Amino acid sequence: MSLDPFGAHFDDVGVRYRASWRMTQQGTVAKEAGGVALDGATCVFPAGAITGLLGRNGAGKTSLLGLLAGFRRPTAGRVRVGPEGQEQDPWENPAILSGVQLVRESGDVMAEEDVSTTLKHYATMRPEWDSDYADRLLDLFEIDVEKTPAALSRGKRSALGATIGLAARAPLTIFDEVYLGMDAPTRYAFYDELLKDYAEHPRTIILSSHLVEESERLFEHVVVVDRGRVLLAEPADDMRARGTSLTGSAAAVDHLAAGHRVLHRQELGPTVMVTLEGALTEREEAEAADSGVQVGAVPLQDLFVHLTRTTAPKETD
Ligand SMILES: Nc1ncnc2c1ncn2[C@@H]1O[C@H](COP(=O)(O)OP(=O)(O)OP(=O)(O)O)[C@@H](O)[C@H]1O
Repeated sequence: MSLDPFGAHFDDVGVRYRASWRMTQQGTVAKEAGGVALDGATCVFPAGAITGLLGRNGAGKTSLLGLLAGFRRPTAGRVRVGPEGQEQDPWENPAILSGVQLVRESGDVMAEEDVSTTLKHYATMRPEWDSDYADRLLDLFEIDVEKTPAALSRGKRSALGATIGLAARAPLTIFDEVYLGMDAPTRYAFYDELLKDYAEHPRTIILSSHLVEESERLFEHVVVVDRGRVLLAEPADDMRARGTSLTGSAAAVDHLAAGHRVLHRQELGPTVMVTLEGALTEREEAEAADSGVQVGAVPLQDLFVHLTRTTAPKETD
């Protein structure tokens, strides 16, 4: 039996961190500034879809995902998670949280025990855990289960996180930048595996990223956050339709682009490529065809950069 996919609803959600104190390596006490991580965030992560959660460094992605996994409560607004029509507050709610698997780059593993001990732990925690599938993924990613997670390379630790996230088959599966430590072949193996297993075992998947280019093919839906606010939450194709790319001779492209807002312009010898906001009219499309200008979709990465460019990040890491 597999559980129905969980959706997640954010209504006017705020997260404000209080100032705190921490011990420095020199043994002195330092004050950690508080601040607003989310402010009036309203969006839906649809049940049974793969959603890309996009945002620059410090935008609020991890804070938002921590709410779904019950790590903290919002300081304002309401978060609800669960099967469609039965969403509940996840906070201290075991019925909901047993169906939410958040995979973070930090791992959430037993660092001092061998990998197989961590896997046994997840097998008891996650009702839908598939041990055979976990074994296949461990082979695919060449992870030695007799090592401790601390003895694995950073990339192998990320792959262990991916293994846990996939084999848990949780109705809400969240990957928070989990693939950052992986090399390119491993990341592509992870993306392929995710799509294959999602097709066979439908569930809700959220992938947070600021590396949009290579993961955008996975997204059916996108949520873009910027400085704690939701800039947009919509099907990925609607976001793609927010822009048009034109490639051709400079004269023809610039003529078509006149009257449109140009988001980006690039010259490649005699060829010019521009990204416009919005779509061409039918007349302009005919004109483009006549003048040999290629009209195409805009990669999500370009739109993401454009949408979030006007504001400087609060901080970088
Ligand atoms: N424990 C904390 N105490 C104080 N401020 C925090 C804490 N955690 C996050 N913040 C602040 O909240 C804001 C959002 O951080 P968050 O980690 O949610 O962003 P993010 O989008 O996941 O960033 P990144 O892509 O860099 O991981 C940042 O300004 C950050 O400094």
